[in-house]
Order: sequence, then structure tokens, then C-alpha cells
Amino acid sequence: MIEIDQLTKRYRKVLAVDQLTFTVRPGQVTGFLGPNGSGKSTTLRMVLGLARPTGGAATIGGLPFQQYGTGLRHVGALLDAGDLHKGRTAQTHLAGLARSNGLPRRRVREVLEQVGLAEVAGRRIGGFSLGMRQRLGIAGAVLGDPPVLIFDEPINGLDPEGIRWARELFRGLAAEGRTVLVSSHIMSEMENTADHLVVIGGGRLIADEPLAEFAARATTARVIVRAPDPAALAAVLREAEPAADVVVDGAEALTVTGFSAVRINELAFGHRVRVYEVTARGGSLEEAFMDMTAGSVQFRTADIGGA
Ligand SMILES: Nc1ncnc2c1ncn2[C@@H]1O[C@H](COP(=O)(O)OP(=O)(O)OP(=O)(O)O)[C@@H](O)[C@H]1O
Repeated sequence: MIEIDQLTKRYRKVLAVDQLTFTVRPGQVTGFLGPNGSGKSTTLRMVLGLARPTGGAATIGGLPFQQYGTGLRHVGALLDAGDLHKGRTAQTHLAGLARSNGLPRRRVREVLEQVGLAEVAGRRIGGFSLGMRQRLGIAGAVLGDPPVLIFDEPINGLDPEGIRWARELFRGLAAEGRTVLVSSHIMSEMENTADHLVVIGGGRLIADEPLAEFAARATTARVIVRAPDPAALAAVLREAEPAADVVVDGAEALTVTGFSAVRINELAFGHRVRVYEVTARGGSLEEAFMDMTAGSVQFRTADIGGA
């Protein structure tokens, strides 16, 4: 279990993490989501004792990370796949980690097989693709067979086959009862991977809930209606269902949540209100995530032009 309690990190003017509180439980994959610059890496670095919190605390199994002696037996992590000694081979890199963490040498061969790098074990890391480096980083994380695993953007650079492999690996590790925390800035990467979601924006907690609950909310069907007199139709719908969400969108359109397209048609017909078109739309998780974090996105596309 990873417990994050009022965790805060300030870098001069930037409040990177702002009183963040959440718990990562064993036996499931927790997706840690947020747009670029939302504070995911900073949070993970604090959990791993690589950055000192300005306030609050992060503990793993009730203790700060620094109190675990041979770290890799307790917590495995992939932080930055680029941060590897390029002159070493995959084999020597992992052998070094095994030695410094008091792990049996046979684990090196086992994890190289597990991540699909056995055949390139003797090649220098400098010649590895980003996907191969991610696999090597994942190998390092699982080397000590730890009960807690943290992966920062592990899907980055993997091809579709690699993504499927990583997803199954994470799910398998969770099914063995381990605590698995996986960060990403892309919702769709988490859709078939995570059981639970923690969403942050601007260093603050935005959502902490099972993926199924997030999905149920996100995919609530909206119905778009085109009608010559949308206000008249809105009045009919609001009278029929005061709790429904009815928004007049311009001169000839309505967006309605809480009614089926069929019911809207029937109500309109019953009240002799004319409609041109009734279209049902299911929202995607990606859309819901973007809506949810819109207020906190640091680098908007429009800013890039430098206007
Ligand atoms: N060492 C540092 N010094 C100063 N500011 C920093 C430092 N590390 C991170 N920041 C700032 O803190 C904020 C959060 O950054 P962080 O890397 O944690 O976000 P992230 O969610 O991991 O983003 P990404 O998805 O782009 O990796 C950003 O504004 C970043 O510029």
C-alpha cells in the first residue's frame, strides 16, 4: 500500500504538487493520470525518496521509502527510461542492480526472458530503441520481485504489441496481490489497464475512484437535438424531468443529458413541438478526462505558437 498524505512540493515559483492525498491499494492496477506538467513525476519522485516534500508525507507499507534497506526487494520502479548508462549492456546493467540489491544472479536471466530482451542481453543500451529501454526499465523494476511497483509513463515508446504485453504484465502483477501504480497522460492507455484511477491537474487531486465509476459517469449519453424553437422544447423536457440537464446551444440546437432519443421524440410529438434531428452521443473517457482537467492544463496547443 502507498499512502500519500497532504503531499506538497514547491519549486521556487511553481507549486508542482499541492496537498495531494490518496491511497494506492494492493491487488489492483491504479492509473495515475494527469496532463503534462500536472505533477505526476514529482509525486512519484517524492514517494521514492528522490525529491524532498515541502509538506506532507508519502509512505510505502507505513514507512518512508528511505527506510527500506535493499530497495528493490520492497519497491520496484521505472522512472525515466532515458536514464540508463548507454555503454553498458542490458545484462551488465541488470547484474549491477542485482548485486547492489543483494539479489540472486539468476533473476537477471529470468527478467530478461520475462520482458522479451533475452536475445539482446549482450547488446549495448546505447543502441536500444525507446521501446527496448522501457522494457529494460520494467525488467529493473520487477528484478527484486517486490510487492510494490511504480511505473512512470511506461507505455511511452512501446509499439502496439508492446503495449498489450505491458498491460498484461501490470494486470498479472496486480493479480498476484501486488500494489501497482502506473502513470500516464493519456486516458486511453489506462482504459484497459487500470482498475482504479487517480486523476490530478495542477498538482491537485481531481478524481480518485474505480475506473468503472469514472466510465459510467463519462459515458452518460448526451442527445443533440436540432429544432427551430429550442426554448420551447427545453421547456417541455424540463417540465417532464426537472432534474435533467437541458442546455440550449445556439438558435437551433439543444444538448440533453438524462433522456433517451426516443423519449425526446415522443415528448416533442405529444406537445406538438417541431424537431429536425435527434442524435444520441456517448461520451468517450478521453473526452471526459480532457473536460475534467481542462482548467489545469499547463501547455495548451494555442500557446505553442508563441502569440
Ligand atoms: N526540478 C524542478 N525544478 C523546477 N520545477 C520543476 C522541477 N521538476 C518539476 N518541475 C515543475 O513542476 C511541475 C510538475 O512537473 P512534473 O514533471 O511532476 O509533471 P508531470 O505530470 O510528470 O508531467 P509530464 O507528463 O510532462 O511528465 C511542472 O510545472 C514542472 O515544470
